[in-house]
Amino acid sequence: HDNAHTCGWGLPRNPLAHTPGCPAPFLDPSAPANPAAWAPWTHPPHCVTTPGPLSDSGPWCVFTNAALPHTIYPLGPIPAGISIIATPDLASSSLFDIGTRPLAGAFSALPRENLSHASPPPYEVRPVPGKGLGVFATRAIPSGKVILIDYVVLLAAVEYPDGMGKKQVRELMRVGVERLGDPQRLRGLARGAARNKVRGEELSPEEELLVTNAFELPMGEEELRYMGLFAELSRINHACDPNAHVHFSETTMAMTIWSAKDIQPGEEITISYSSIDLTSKERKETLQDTWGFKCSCSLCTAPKAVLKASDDRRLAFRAARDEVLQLAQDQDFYGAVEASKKLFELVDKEGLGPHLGDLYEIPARLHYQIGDLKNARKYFKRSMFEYYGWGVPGAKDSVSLQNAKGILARLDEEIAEREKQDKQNKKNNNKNDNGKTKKNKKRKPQVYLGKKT
Ligand SMILES: C[S@@+](CC[C@H](N)C(=O)[O-])C[C@H]1O[C@@H](n2cnc3c(N)ncnc32)[C@H](O)[C@@H]1O
Repeated sequence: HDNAHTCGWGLPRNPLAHTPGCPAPFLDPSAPANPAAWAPWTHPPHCVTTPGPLSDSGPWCVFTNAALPHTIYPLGPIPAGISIIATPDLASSSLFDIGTRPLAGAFSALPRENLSHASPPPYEVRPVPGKGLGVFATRAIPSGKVILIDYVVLLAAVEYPDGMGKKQVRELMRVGVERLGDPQRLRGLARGAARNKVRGEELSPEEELLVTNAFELPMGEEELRYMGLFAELSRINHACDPNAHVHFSETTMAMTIWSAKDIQPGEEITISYSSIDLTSKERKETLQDTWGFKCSCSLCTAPKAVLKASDDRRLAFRAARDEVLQLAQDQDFYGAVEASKKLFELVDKEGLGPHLGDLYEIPARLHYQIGDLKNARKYFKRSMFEYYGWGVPGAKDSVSLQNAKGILARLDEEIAEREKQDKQNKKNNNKNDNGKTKKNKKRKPQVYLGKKT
């Protein structure tokens, strides 16, 4: 078959990343019905037909690779698999080049201590009053340690076309879960929340599973929204003042969870399902609307005065952040540095620091602008630590990391150069007969660091 030759069917690599002009083999009726033609998927894509007209992007299908290993401590690598609900175009983008997805081994390069493979595990799952199950520390976990790395098992593009009905959405979800390594275990995750109605509607078991557990993940250049289901971290409850932080890496399709505070043995490990800077009212609405539960975390159940103090700090934080950015935009860098001091006081008071890794680049750049290289360096180091925490640096994540590394290297050079100059100036001054010290010329930074994009 000509197409089989030119279009690369049967090769044990991603045939969906096909040569232009070649049909995706499974959509071509003449394509051979053999597993090699579906690679890297272990099942033929299951597509639904819709009554209404669809966009040019093609039908919606579920693509499954049920053999993809998934490392869940303490089970080790198990074939959990991955199902992706998308159009062939989306599924064949390099984003889903799952054949090259680095697995847990790659995480050994993390500068954070990685407890996700520790023996015995640093956590256990047990019931928690009013919340179903929860995850509890089995030993002390100091701040900044990786607790768990969990790979996505079901990814569903959120923007289904208008022509697609509930029936088809449910069919794709059902097949996607059914074909995975352990569908029973996954369906069991839905029960924990004891919830089967959203806006008065009955939900299918898979819809319930996603409503109670899926994270929204903007992915790809266009930041298209996906729902992502994770088997292991789905037992971690939400807290508005969490002791752990989550970050999703597109490169690895893994969620990394690290301790944002020192966690005591027996303490529940919690993450935030909503943005960290929301006020209690805003959080309540988000949790109710998108997750469908009423939050009973320690902050939400705290005395009114405590909750109000927290709200005030979060509002003040938002105002301070806006002020810093405005001053920086107006090129008032000294003013912005002053304002950023206030900002970070608030961040520390509310314990938000570990959740706001990107933020540290702001004072780093501001201090650079006013020629305070040492403080610029301090903040860049901090922001780099946060970037590293994101998991395996690669593809998109690594851009921020590489930038920060480059800037740090230049800062080191400049600091060394300045010290050399200072020494030289001192020598020259000592040579001055009357001992009067000449004022050094005001230094200007040599490197323009550019705006954060
Ligand atoms: C991702 S699951 C977490 C694990 C779940 N508790 C279980 O038993 O499987 C999310 C569900 O847990 C419950 N939950 C999580 N955090 C909560 C909180 N702060 N307050 C009340 N319920 C919570 C809600 O029912 C929510 O829909």
